[in-house]
Amino acid sequence: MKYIQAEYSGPLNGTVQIPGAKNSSLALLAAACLADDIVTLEGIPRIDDVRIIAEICQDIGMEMKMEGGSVTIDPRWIHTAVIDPGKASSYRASYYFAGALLSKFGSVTIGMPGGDNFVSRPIDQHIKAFQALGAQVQIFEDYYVVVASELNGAEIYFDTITSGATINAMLAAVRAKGRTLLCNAAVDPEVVDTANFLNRLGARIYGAGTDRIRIEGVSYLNGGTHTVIPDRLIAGAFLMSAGINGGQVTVMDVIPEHLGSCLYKLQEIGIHIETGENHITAYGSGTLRATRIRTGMYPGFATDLQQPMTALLLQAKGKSIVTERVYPKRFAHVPQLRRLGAEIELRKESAFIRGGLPLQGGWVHATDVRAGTSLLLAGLAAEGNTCITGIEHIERGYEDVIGNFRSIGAKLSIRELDSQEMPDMINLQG
Ligand SMILES: CC(=O)N[C@H]1[C@@H](OP(=O)(O)OP(=O)(O)OC[C@H]2O[C@@H](n3ccc(=O)[nH]c3=O)[C@H](O)[C@@H]2O)O[C@H](CO)[C@@H](O)[C@@H]1O
Ligand SMILES: C=C(OP(=O)(O)O)C(=O)O
Repeated sequence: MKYIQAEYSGPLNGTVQIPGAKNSSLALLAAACLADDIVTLEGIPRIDDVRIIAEICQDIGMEMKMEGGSVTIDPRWIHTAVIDPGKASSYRASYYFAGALLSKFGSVTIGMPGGDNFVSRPIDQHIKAFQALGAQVQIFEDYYVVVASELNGAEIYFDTITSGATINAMLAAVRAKGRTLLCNAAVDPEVVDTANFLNRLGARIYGAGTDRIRIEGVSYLNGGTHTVIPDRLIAGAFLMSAGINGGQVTVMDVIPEHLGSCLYKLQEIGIHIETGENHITAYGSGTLRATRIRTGMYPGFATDLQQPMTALLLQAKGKSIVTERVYPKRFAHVPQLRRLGAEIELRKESAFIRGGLPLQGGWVHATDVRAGTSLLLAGLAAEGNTCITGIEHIERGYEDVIGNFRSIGAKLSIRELDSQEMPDMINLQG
């Protein structure tokens, strides 16, 4: 089994090119099913979730070729809308194939979504949207079936703001008859990116980026080319890394507006930020102030940045409070950080952090992709070696996390566990 070894690294300095966004890419790759001709997507990251999508595409007859960051997809020969449940369940956003294949073929059989486990990740709003458009949904133990003899536009009110269900409803409605209105829609950049892509193919989606999206159904979508937006979550984590031991980190090829709330909070804790048209530089002075963070849906502070931010706040003297409003149980990184000496108390949906204490390396386990980033950042600040297992979770979201962090001076390496140093894995993951 492989693990990452992190060592105290001192100030990080340098520039990182930010890849295309995982969460947008997963939506765009499924959305490509909807086209009636060849589609090219630029900037898709080479991550494990994308590799699973490539397998699903092959299984259903959708030809997908990856060359560098360019992915060419031919959706004209899809011969089945039945997706292997194991593959669908090995990442979260497989639910986008449900919306897209339903829209194009009127039926889909697919495994339950997997991905990071935050105790509760319902898909009731996805189902509500499919049903409103005229589909029947049957749920079985590890898969679900969605069928519609015809999809008709409808007015859909989301009971909670969800980026996944907003995108999925858009995918399902794009070829439905008539007009669909999505109310209380998510305004995330990934929603806008998916709408822009579909509109480029000839869809008629209006208002993406506001909480009211109107979709006029079309019966044909062309092929076309689209470039995925940069990954704001990876960019945010690298900017935070400048604060870990002081340092100066520039993220290139980003859309600074996508990082608004993150930049405000970094400045609040004492990290100086300079923003250009497509890059941001963070300057850490080595001294951070404690703060209070509440996560929220975009444009609020992203839940995906909560975990790396928790690690950063361990370096801020005093008491910080992090409240998780999107996934109240997204704190699996906390017991792991405690193994390194962090003093964090969990009460309901909040973490109370006593920052400014020294961290000591040790064995920790990454339970999900951003928990991995959190542990990695903490490991760079801890004395001695921090050994992080669960790399497979990190690789779901990062193309070359080690290479990127090393390029700015982080002392990281990938190692193979030998039986003598094997930690008690059961206790580690608990
Ligand atoms: C693959 C992908 O894009 N993953 C992202 C996506 O996840 P995901 O698509 O799962 O998250 P959503 O935006 O849908 O979830 C937002 C909130 O809505 C709730 N909800 C969601 C759907 C539903 O049917 N019912 C419901 O109650 C969720 O429990 C959560 O509290 O957005 C999250 C919130 O920004 C991010 O952390 C994930 O990285
Ligand atoms: C939660 C995440 O991923 P997923 O929704 O794919 O599990 C994430 O990217 O932080």
